[in-house]
Amino acid sequence: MNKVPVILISGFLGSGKTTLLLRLLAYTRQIPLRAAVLMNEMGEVDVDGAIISEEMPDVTVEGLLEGCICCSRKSELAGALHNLLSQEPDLIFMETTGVANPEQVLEELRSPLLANRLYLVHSISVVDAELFHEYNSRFTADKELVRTLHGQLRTADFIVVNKTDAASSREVTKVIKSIRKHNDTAKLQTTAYSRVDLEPLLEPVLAPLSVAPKPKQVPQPAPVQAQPTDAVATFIPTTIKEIGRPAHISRSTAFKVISAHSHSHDLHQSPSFSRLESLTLHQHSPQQLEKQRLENFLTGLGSSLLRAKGYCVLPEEGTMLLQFAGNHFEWQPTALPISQGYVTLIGEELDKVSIADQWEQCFVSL
Ligand SMILES: Nc1nc2c(ncn2[C@@H]2O[C@H](COP(=O)(O)OP(=O)(O)OP(=O)(O)O)[C@@H](O)[C@H]2O)c(=O)[nH]1
Repeated sequence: MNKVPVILISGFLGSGKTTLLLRLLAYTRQIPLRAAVLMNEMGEVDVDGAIISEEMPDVTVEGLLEGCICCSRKSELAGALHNLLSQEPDLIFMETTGVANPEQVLEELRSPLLANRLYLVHSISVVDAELFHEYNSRFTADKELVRTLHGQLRTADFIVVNKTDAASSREVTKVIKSIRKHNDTAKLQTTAYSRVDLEPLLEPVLAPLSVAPKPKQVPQPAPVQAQPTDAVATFIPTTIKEIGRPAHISRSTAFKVISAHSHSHDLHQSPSFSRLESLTLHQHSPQQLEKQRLENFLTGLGSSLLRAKGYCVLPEEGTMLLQFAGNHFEWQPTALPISQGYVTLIGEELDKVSIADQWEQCFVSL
């Protein structure tokens, strides 16, 4: 039986992993190769999986949610990969959560059960050039997280220094110098919006299949850009399954907190992070969410909030994909049939009571 190539994508929260994955999927679709995706999310809802379903509806996405495939979800990794293998893909992409340590994932891929069916082509690490040093100094006290951040660099054979548009060239040089202390052999490319040279990256996948590289002009997915506030979402009838509040979340539940500790299934497996937690806020119709109030609420959480993403149903704009990373907001219209919006927050020492209260304040009273 032919082994299926795997490309692992890791990197801290908001660094640009999904942006890179979308580019890789656009490239492989052109060849064409049948790609499948294992998406690991810290939150209870698969936001990144939904983004991929919208951009690449033909790609099979297997989601492992509410924990990391390096620790609390590790025991489910083999099963999820076997589900994907049953679809007979030419290539599997795995995107870890931003706080997953790829060292543990690679160890799992080397286990006989998986090593007989898969082989690793690349371990890619995406680094946020703007926030790399800030995160490193901020998390020095969190031993697990430091080990994870270093693991993301150590295991990579290809490092993408992304978000160079948001960092000075002096900062980018410093980031590269710091990266090289952990890994001085990986190929490294600096870029913005994860625009890396895809052809050499995929060459080891194409060569054994005797497939020619893609034509030079591949339509790349447009990077998500901030939308003007009067942007109107277009709704396209689609067969994509409805993505909204998961059935198991009751309407009265304002949110559910997920942390490494509460979800560690394997007590002998140390978590890849300790102080970070994730919670998902749900929008209950007919409440009307006000965009500006939501932005004020999220920025008001200050440095305790590291990342937010989700889909919001807005009274004027329609349904929008919200991305908040590195203090930057991006709103993008979506055609996904989202029935009820949700926003996943990932942060440190999140004050749940206050957050629940502030979330309620984001709605216009009817
Ligand atoms: N300014 C800027 N924004 C970027 C760049 N690359 C990605 N982004 C934006 O950063 C946000 C996060 O990007 P993602 O690709 O979702 O990052 P991720 O690593 O998958 O994030 P997690 O879901 O937290 O793991 C999105 O709003 C992107 O559009 C870049 O090079 N520059």
